[in-house]
Amino acid sequence: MKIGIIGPGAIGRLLGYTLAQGGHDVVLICRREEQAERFLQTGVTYVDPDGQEHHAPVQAVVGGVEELDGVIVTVKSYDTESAATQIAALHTQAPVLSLQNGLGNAETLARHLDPDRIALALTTHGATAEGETKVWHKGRGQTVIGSLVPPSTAGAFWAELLEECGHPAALSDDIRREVWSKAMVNIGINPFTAVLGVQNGQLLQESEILPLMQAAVEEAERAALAEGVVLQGSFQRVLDVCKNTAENTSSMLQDLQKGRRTEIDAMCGVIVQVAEKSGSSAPYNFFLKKIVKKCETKRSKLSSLEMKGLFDEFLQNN
Ligand SMILES: NC(=O)C1=CN([C@@H]2O[C@H](COP(=O)(O)OP(=O)(O)OC[C@H]3O[C@@H](n4cnc5c(N)ncnc54)[C@H](OP(=O)(O)O)[C@@H]3O)[C@@H](O)[C@H]2O)C=CC1
Ligand SMILES: CC(C)(CO)C(=O)C(=O)O
Repeated sequence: MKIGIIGPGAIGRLLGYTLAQGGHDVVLICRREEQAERFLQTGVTYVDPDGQEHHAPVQAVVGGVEELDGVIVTVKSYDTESAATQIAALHTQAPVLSLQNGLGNAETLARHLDPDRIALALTTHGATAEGETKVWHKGRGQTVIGSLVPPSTAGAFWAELLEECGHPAALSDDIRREVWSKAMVNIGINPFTAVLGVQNGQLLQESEILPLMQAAVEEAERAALAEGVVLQGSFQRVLDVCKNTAENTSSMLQDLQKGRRTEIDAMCGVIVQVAEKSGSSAPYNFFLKKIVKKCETKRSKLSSLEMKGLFDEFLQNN
């Protein structure tokens, strides 16, 4: 099959390598000419979790490509709109898979594309991009896939394709719930690690911060409920993930360390919007969004006492 991947960063390269190894024609859809040229010259370089380097040839283009059998979206959540517009212009009705974190990606894609074509995936694999064409597969994990609108066959199409290529993917009949559930974990961990500049496990030692994490997650659970998604026990899952990924530098902290924009809008930002839409408010998530945005521009970190102090001040004045 001929599969296009829009967003050839860490996850796009990981999937590109996996599908190419499985015998498929992979077309990486880039937004920079120089990157497309590098992929054409060298293919994708994949470094496995044991540090062994492998190569796979790929095609690469900037802009349009004809006759695709499927399209995978692996851009950051703030680029989903531009990816969706590009896919809509491809004049194909092929299935589309979003493998992204955050809330709102599916809704953005569905504004431009037939929802029956869309499947969503979540993964706990860890990948880091290096240079223009290399990806380090840092940790093996699990992938779950489901159709945005069951009983469409989009989810099964992608789960079977990846499975055949040696990337096991469980099929979910309620992927929307999985997306919200993962967002709870991201909301409970990412902004706090980012602002404090600590690894995930360190949050368990931060007695000033743990109640704020809990309040933000419970507020987000209420927003999920307003959207018809019933979630329970999310904060306990946050604590479990902190323990199980204790040495991880969260993606949001990595983004800040590299001076890049974060995905805070697709996490706390969506919670604030959903709360407002349902006539309520989400002050904890509002504050987290505001403070992470500040860190994006100022590139500074806070101590837990400073963060707690700012939180208290904010809550008193709002
Ligand atoms: N990395 C990981 O381990 C995991 C990531 N995720 C999620 O997967 C998603 C992707 O993450 P990740 O791969 O790490 O991100 P990266 O930043 O490494 O990759 C995103 C890529 O998208 C490209 N891009 C953006 N807009 C377009 C466009 N319109 N056309 C073509 N390319 C475009 C960027 O190009 P440019 O280089 O020009 O900026 C960049 O190469 C995120 O939502 C993330 O949260 C989920 C689980 C694990
Ligand atoms: C689960 C967690 C918090 C692991 O680091 C993650 O998904 C991220 O860093 O974005």
